[in-house]
Amino acid sequence: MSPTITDTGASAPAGRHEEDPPAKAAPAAPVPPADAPATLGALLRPVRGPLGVSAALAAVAAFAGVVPLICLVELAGVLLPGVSGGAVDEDAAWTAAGIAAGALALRLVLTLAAATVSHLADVRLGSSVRRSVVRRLGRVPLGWFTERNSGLVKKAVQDDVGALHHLVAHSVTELTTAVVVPVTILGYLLLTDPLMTAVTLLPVLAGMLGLRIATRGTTEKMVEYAGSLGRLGSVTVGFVDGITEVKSFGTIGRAHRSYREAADDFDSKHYEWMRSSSAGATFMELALSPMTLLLTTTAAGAALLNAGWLDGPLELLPFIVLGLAIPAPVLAVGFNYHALLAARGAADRVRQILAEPELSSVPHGPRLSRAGSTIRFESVDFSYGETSALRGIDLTLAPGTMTALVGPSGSGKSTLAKLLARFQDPAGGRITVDGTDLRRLPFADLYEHVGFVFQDTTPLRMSLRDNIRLARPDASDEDVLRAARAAHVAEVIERLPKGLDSVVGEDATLSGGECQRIAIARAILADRPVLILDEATSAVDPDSEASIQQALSALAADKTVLVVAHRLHTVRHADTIVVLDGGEIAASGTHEELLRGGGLYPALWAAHTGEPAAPAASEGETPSLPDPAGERETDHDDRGDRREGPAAS
Ligand SMILES: Nc1ncnc2c1ncn2[C@@H]1O[C@H](COP(=O)(O)OP(=O)(O)OP(=O)(O)O)[C@@H](O)[C@H]1O
Repeated sequence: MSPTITDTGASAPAGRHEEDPPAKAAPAAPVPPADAPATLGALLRPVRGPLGVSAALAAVAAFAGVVPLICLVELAGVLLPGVSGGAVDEDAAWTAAGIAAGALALRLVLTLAAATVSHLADVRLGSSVRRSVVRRLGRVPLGWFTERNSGLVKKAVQDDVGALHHLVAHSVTELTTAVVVPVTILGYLLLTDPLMTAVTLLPVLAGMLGLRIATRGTTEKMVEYAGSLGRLGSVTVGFVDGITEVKSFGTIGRAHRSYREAADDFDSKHYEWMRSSSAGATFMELALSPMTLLLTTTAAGAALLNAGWLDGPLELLPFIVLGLAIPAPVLAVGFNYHALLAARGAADRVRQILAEPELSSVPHGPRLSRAGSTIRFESVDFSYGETSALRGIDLTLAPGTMTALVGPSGSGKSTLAKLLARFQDPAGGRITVDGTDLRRLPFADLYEHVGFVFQDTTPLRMSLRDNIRLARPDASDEDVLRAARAAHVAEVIERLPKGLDSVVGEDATLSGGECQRIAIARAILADRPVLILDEATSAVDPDSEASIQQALSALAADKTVLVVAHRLHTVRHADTIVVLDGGEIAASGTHEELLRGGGLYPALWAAHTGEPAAPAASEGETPSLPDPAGERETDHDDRGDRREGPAAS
């Protein structure tokens, strides 16, 4: 990958940051990698040599496979005069038999060698492509994954790479055999009798016409079929992911509709594909069947014998014996044509992934201080395709403060937080950490500096210990357990027979809240100077939430914290509350200032609490991360009951 921004910060002393002048901060759009294979040939380049060797071996093997049949014909010519009373040339007979046996053995050895070489090439290509795909997926914007579900990613990484198998391991040898066998046979037959050769060729030509009909327009149909298969896979994953909702509402609602539509679409595309090729395929099979070939050669041969064109029935033998050997390799290509097309389609999709634009990065950047950092959003714009999500965001997050993002659903809160974690880059403007554009920081440095806990968090399939110390692999068990205790997940770990060694998904099945607490423990242990919390305790029960918020408050004390808040009470004491509306900052200030200021925030607060807003009498309180326990008490004291409404999101 070639960085698009030059590294100019290597000489900056640690802890000091030269401000990037805004002029230098031209947005670096994700760039398509220069090494992406542009064609199928380029994708196969790493195994071009072995494939050439395999094709050469297959060609000699195919030729050697025809030789025994020619020997059989020659042997008949030597032996049959003996039957009719003439002297048998035993030497010639033994020579023919010997050559046939030798050719047969050679064919076996070379076929095995060709298959071995092509399969080794397949293994090599599969592993190199898989590595390239995984490397590329490691560099595409994190937002790429949120736009695709795991079904599509799995299809790309596993199924499509697997589908290359036929292309590499079988197609080259099959196609070589399908050319060499007929050409060798026809060459020999032409030397024997051109007219009978033409007759023998008729069913073969008819078979190839059938193949042409069977494959006409198949490429488009195949592409449609593969697309509908991909959609069905992705809808199925979504269906399974949301099985609870489907089961609860599916029978009375339309939960199954998208699945049914995808399944129907798949059925119809599959049917179309099969229908368009079945007539031609049947015709091909019929034309190339042994019965058709036998009938054609014997009927035409009999007519030519009667007409005196052939001297005797023995002259028919080469056409019957060798003619019957022509269809098999041609039919093999016909039968496997779909697999070949599927492999080509998969190769195209793999190429597309390898050409996915990746976020630009630099190998070295200015060293960031571990002390609190100032984050600035400067005129930041961002769109998802045509959908504008953020416009003209100017925002400063000061060290040691907590900034909360609130606003109606779809107002851009999560998008703004994810830009700071570089899930995507802004389309306009820039985000700086202590004056350095995020795009001028190596990814490793950025994630050393910025930690996050998002709403949907899934622990990795590894031990709980490794899950928690993901960012600090050398952390001791004592440190891991301290973080686990602070995140109120230690008792869950201690209950498990294998404790910290429990592998998620095998020894431990965690609830949503437990997963969230593992993520919080990880963030506590990672101890990053900048912390993004996207409703980090949404799946935690109220009692744990109170204690975890206390832990997070302690953690956040000297950090720069950005909190996405869907429940307003959790951020009431934030230093600054930023109200987003339709992708723009509608207002910002403390809770009290915003309540006094009128507009959207009091309305959100009123909807959240169920009561008309009034400025809270907590001016002068030390800002800290929310303390829901305290909040609840206050809320109960102030208003009696609290309604946990969906007001803010
Ligand atoms: N992956 C995506 N592709 C297309 N549009 C998106 C995507 N993610 C978000 N959006 C759109 O961008 C806008 C901002 O979404 P975002 O999730 O940032 O809002 P939010 O305030 O966090 O919403 P919520 O409170 O419901 O989580 C919305 O209009 C949303 O529909």
